[in-house]
Amino acid sequence: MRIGIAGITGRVGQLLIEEVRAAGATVAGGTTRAPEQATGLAAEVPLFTSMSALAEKCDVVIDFTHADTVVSSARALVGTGVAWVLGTTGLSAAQLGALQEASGDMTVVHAANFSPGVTLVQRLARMMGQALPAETYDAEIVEMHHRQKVDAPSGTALAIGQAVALGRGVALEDVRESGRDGLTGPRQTGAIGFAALRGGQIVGEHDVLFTSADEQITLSHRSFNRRIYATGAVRAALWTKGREAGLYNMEDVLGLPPL
Ligand SMILES: NC(=O)C1=CN([C@@H]2O[C@H](COP(=O)(O)OP(=O)(O)OC[C@H]3O[C@@H](n4cnc5c(N)ncnc54)[C@H](OP(=O)(O)O)[C@@H]3O)[C@@H](O)[C@H]2O)C=CC1
Ligand SMILES: O=C(O)C1=N[C@H](C(=O)O)C[C@H](O)C1
Repeated sequence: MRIGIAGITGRVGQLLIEEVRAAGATVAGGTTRAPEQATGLAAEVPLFTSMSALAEKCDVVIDFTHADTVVSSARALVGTGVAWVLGTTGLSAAQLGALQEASGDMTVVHAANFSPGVTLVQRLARMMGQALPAETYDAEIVEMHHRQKVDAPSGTALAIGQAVALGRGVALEDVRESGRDGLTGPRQTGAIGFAALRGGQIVGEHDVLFTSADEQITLSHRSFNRRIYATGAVRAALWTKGREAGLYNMEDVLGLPPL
């Protein structure tokens, strides 16, 4: 399989080069906005400045870049027959809409977190949302990441929040409470709260807390190394082979039974 890497100079992009090769696939090339600054890399893999040029060389693109690229990448990939494994977070409603539309014509795997462990945390969070009444159990999600991260709350925190909301049969937008500050008033019953911490080089930490007057249950996940994202994304890329058009997630890739 020929795999292209969008964002090949990035923190995850660089690990993807190693993990694609370790999986026995070929790195068909990568995108960067500044190939002249990546001369070492250019000696190793073909570099392109556009998604269209990369798409001509591969069967699947793994994309860890920036939310601003999503709409143009969707346009570039539709109709090419290339599958898209997208890890980028911080997508707006319009960008998510472009992804959804593109998936009518192509195979897309989108996950805010390609770690199998986080995928299971999402599943457990949904089950807890279903089992623990919102009137009694306050759900709060706390995440911490490195100082370079540009979006908050993290895509993973939002995906976990979506899972809790799904379990509770509510829309996350209707119950989300982010970044409390000042005279906020008491906590709203049924709210799903988010707190985002930033510092140093923390790879990724997520805690989901369900707290009642009588007990507290916490689900905790710690990523020790970004490689877990790269291996998960490569696994998703290999899984796309022969898959029909549609929007898939990491639960599909892991083959978890539907809830
Ligand atoms: N789903 C998952 O499992 C994970 C998702 N992520 C997400 O993946 C994305 C990338 O993360 P990470 O590798 O840490 O980020 P980096 O900033 O290290 O890498 C992103 C790369 O994207 C390229 N890029 C292309 N367009 C833009 C743009 N408009 N603005 C900024 N950069 C751009 C840059 O390369 P150049 O300058 O060469 O063009 C950059 O090197 C983030 O959204 C992050 O949240 C991160 C880890 C795991
Ligand atoms: O930017 C990161 O680093 C990460 N981003 C993803 C997110 O926003 O959830 C996944 C992981 O937490 C690391």
